[in-house]
Amino acid sequence: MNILDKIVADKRREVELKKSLIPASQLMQSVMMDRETLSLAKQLRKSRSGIIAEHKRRSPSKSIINNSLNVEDVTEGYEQAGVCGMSVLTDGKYFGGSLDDLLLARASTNIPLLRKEFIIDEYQILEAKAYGADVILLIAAVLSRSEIKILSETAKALRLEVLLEVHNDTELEKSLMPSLDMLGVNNRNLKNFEVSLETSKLLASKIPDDFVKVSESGIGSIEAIKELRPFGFQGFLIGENFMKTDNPGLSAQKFIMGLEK
Ligand SMILES: O=C(O)c1ccccc1NCC(=O)[C@H](O)[C@H](O)COP(=O)(O)O
Repeated sequence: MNILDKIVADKRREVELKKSLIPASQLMQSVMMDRETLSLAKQLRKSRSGIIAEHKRRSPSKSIINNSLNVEDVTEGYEQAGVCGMSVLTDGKYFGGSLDDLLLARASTNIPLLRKEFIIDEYQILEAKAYGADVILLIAAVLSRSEIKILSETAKALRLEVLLEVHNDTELEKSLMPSLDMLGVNNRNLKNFEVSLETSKLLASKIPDDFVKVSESGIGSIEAIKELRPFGFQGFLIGENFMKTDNPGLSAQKFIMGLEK
């Protein structure tokens, strides 16, 4: 079993256990259900930098990245840096994240927040809304077309935006539908962790212009963004490059200043 299959198998069990304790009807009662959501897609369209900065403590590919910071400080730092939005990993077992991280990030900022999670069930979308997300991620590698349709339409009904992530032609071709807002190309192969920016460049022209294009993973320099922009990318999701430093907000700020020069 590859790591992605293992993550998803664990996730299915986790979601069923959670459902047995906190029913969906209870999540629906959260005060956050009525919260006006913020649009990441709009921010990316009008931004000069397009940076989506991630809160990421560890990962299956890199083990520990940074375990010594609190999410509130990271969030405030990213906001001050002028990022377009923030991605918060909520998986516990493989990334050391939690829904509490999302909630604390929400309490600390008014920038759009993406719940970065392996979403396989509508229940997780209710959680995303209840804990303050504006955007959810759907990963084409682990979902069928009909699952993408149901999950993205559920998100839209809750006024959440949807970032659909693909890694190859087949995933892209099966996934295109109007209930998506942003199309992300993951430069990392989630089955073997190989990273190449060429993946974004190869898929870019196949993504219709109606979707905001986001390049994800393995972006470690301003030059990389300058290389990707001519292919139509308006969003750049960066995790490790900021989180591996003592002050991710300051790193993001320097990065953005470099881009705006
Ligand atoms: O990052 C991983 O090792 C990973 C492994 C398996 C599934 C997902 C994984 N990452 C999730 C992400 O999408 C990245 O955290 C995100 O794109 C930022 O990537 P990076 O800038 O390379 O930290």
